[in-house]
Amino acid sequence: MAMAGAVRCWRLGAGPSSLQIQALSLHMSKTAMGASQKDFESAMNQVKLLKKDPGNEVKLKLYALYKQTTEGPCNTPRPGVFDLINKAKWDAWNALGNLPKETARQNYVDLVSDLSSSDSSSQVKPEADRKQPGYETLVVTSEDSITKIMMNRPAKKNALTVQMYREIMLALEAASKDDSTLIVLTGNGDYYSSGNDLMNFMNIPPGEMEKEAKNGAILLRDFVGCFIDFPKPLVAVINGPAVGISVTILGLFDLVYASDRATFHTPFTHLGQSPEGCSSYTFPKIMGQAKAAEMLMFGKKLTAREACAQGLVTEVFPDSTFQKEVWTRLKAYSKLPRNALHISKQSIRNLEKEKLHAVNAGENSVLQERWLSDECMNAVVSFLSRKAKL
Ligand SMILES: CCCCC/C=C/CC(=O)SCCNC(=O)CCNC(=O)[C@H](O)C(C)(C)COP(=O)(O)OP(=O)(O)OC[C@H]1O[C@@H](n2cnc3c(N)ncnc32)[C@H](O)[C@@H]1OP(=O)(O)O
Repeated sequence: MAMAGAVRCWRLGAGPSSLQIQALSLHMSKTAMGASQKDFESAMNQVKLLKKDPGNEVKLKLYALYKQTTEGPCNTPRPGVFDLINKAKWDAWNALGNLPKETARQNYVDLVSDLSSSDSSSQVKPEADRKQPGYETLVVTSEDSITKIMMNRPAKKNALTVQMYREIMLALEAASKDDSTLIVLTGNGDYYSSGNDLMNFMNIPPGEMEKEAKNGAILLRDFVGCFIDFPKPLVAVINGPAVGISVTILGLFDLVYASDRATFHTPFTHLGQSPEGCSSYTFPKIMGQAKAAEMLMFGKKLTAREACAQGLVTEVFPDSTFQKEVWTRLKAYSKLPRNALHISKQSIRNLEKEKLHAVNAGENSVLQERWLSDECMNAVVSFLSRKAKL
């Protein structure tokens, strides 16, 4: 809503200390002797420096006080019923009745002083300060109503250790309760994720195999369950190749943005394993039976453009502009009405929740058996001995 004079623009400007100083000096002048014309002009300039948009209700109040101060009571005809913006502005001004110009000026200065104080205290902190503590395998940050969960084992291609599964679940749990609008999962480095860390299958004492397979299936059930039940929009920002479980759970995301460098690979049969992440249900639904079979059964690796053509990926961006384009898009989406967005997500998901949990349970009990198979053990040993052969 554009409001001439009083609230013309909200742009980046003075740093926090200068904002605080100006807010303080405005506050001191108003309490001492009432706001002067100079205070009023200074407040008008101050409004232009606010970093945070104060919202339409406050802008209307500022507009009304500005008009009352500069022109006195409203005596122009009320705009027509379809001229919604001018009618709202007129109503706000008219509501001030015969408020004296000096009082309106004082109220304007007071309001700007309050806005400046809260604006300076809510200014964006540097990245290091925004980083949430307590995670070893992730970097979790919140900014612009977006919580970003970044897998952070770049040297291991963001392979998912048991600790990482647990930390992702904790981060999702926290994000479901924070004041964010969107949640993003992404990877640090050249890979999005190389899937399950194959070391998870190693160093298990011989007598403990069955117990460990059972524990693994429980962990996987809970991990995938978090994605099924997650109440807010989930966005995958696929910065590079994705393998295994990092691909299959994409069927549970709401948006999947990929760099054109990304690939999508689910080599389950090669590893003696079977699909998880509800992909045995979501992939045929997304891309049709034949294409899903080629990926999940025969391990066909898709390029980002192929994955987009098959509906697994929402949109592909050139790698050179990937981060910039995606984050601009997400920042715009994060300003959408939060409750409406969350309710829409939940309405869509609720139709499928029961089915997805049943699929998750079924996939995990099959996998629990697979992990004990020779086919699986041989594939893991073959991967781990690969370097020794070189
Ligand atoms: C609780 C249990 C839940 C189980 C859920 C089940 C999920 C199923 C899956 O996710 S199946 C998919 C499993 N993933 C893979 O099979 C991928 C294995 N990795 C590779 O094939 C390759 O590493 C690569 C293609 C991802 C990358 O190859 P590249 O040659 O570019 O790089 P390196 O191989 O040298 O990798 C760098 C270091 O990272 C280690 N690493 C990479 N991925 C994994 C992995 N998934 N598990 C364990 N380690 C991995 C790799 O060993 C190198 O380590 P090093 O530097 O110490 O040598």
